[in-house]
Amino acid sequence: MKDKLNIVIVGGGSTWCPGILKSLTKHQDIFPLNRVIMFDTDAERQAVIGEFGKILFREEAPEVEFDYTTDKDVAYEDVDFVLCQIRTGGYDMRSKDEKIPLHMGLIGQETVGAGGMAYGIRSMTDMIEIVKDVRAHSPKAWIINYTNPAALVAYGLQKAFPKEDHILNICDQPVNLLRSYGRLLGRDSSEFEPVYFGLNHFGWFTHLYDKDGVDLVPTIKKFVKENGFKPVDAEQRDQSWLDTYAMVADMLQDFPDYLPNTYLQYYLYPKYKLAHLDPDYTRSDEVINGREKRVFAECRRVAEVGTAKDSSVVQNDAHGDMIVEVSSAIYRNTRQTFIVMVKNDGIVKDFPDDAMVEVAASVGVNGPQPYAVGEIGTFYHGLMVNQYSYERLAIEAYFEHSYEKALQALTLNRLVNDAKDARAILDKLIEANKDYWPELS
Ligand SMILES: NC(=O)c1ccc[n+]([C@@H]2O[C@H](COP(=O)([O-])OP(=O)(O)OC[C@H]3O[C@@H](n4cnc5c(N)ncnc54)[C@H](O)[C@@H]3O)[C@@H](O)[C@H]2O)c1
Ligand SMILES: O=P(O)(O)OC[C@H]1O[C@H](O[C@H]2[C@H](O)[C@@H](O)[C@@H](O)O[C@@H]2CO)[C@H](O)[C@@H](O)[C@@H]1O
Ligand SMILES: [Mn+2]
Repeated sequence: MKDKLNIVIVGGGSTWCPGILKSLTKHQDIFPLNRVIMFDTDAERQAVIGEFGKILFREEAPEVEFDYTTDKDVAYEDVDFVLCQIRTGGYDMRSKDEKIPLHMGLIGQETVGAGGMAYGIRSMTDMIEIVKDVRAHSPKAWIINYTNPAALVAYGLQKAFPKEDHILNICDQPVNLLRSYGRLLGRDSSEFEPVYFGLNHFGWFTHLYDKDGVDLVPTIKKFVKENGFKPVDAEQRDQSWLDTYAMVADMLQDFPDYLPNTYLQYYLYPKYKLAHLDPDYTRSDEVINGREKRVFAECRRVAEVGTAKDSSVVQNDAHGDMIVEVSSAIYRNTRQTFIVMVKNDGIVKDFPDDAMVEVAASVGVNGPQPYAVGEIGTFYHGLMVNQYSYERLAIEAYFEHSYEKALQALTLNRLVNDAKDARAILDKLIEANKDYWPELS
């Protein structure tokens, strides 16, 4: 590997991009940089973050070449790591993913339920194009992907590029949960060794060992049952995220085996969530009126005053830190443990080999080497088989342009379930996504 790396951030106009830029400047000791380029299809949106980036790099890492572009040939040439997080259709389409199902009395969300399927099918065409474009310029670059719904994207990319061994799909929710456990225990979460299994946004911590090999899960469970649960950055969170974390106490009350991923709230308590969600003001509205406004206003302010020294644009470092630390572990072959998505291939017993499971893995120069999970209980196995089957059918619907498979996928989805509801919502999603989905027949 080179002494200094060339990086491209795909989705340079993302609200999470400033956090990645900041993390890149701060981790140069473990991830040395020669060049950082941002790439986005929306020039105007990206320019705001790009101008912030210019100032940040001038102040924090002046030796690094920094720029932003909408030209693929410039972005992808001679690149070592591609850090990817795009949103096909933007927040307008996210809003539809949430509101169309809710108006029918069903849960829809960025990565969950019928909305999650709509977004997954939208993401696939762009993600496949990105991989092909990268490979045309940089055959060996590592592609580290955050793009959601990561479960569907990971499964779809594996089907589209079965020989690829340099794509790694990641999610920052497990690491945020680890940091949140660290906060409640008053301990440094970077010392924790997690044991985790599931699908993306659909998993559980079974153990969490400290440096002395003591499992902290029983203490965390007891604490959460008695005191509730808050995210590590509770003071900066919108109400919907505080409500989400609070549901972990309910999940532990009903299913005390393991510590659940927060997204399981939708699958386990759909009636409760439906009763507490407003179909006319959803998470996308919160983001549009909150994080998006704040990030873009702050980047514009930095550009105006000409310094990023006192900038508060990044409120939670976990997202930026994870993608940079995973990349560094590959570059330096550190074999640190991260929770990432990998092909099952026997990790979870009696589970399909081609499923993209989310588990703890040691990450080094050859990518993730997952730790075995083995047998899981009937309840968890049943939930996962159902979810995997939905994911697989949704992706097959995309590749085969199959209405029938899309209908099967939605009917299997725990948050739809009824075949007549599935057909009605599928027809609405087809109409709403006509500029993005392949024609299903
Ligand atoms: N895996 C995770 O845990 C995790 C965590 C946070 C965010 N995300 C994902 O990251 C993505 C970005 O989220 P956001 O809220 O910042 O969205 P955003 O809309 O603010 O940013 C997405 C950017 O991607 C750009 N884009 C769209 N299509 C593109 C393409 N084909 N090529 C290049 N750029 C393209 C858009 O123009 C936009 O600037 C989403 O998919 C989100 O779900 C994932
Ligand atoms: O609703 P959003 O856009 O705020 O977030 C959706 C994402 O939620 C998870 O990300 C967490 C993330 O784990 C954490 O780093 C932190 O900064 O907050 C995010 C939520 O605000 C989830 O893992 C992602 O997949 C979602 O896109
Ligand atoms: Mn995630």
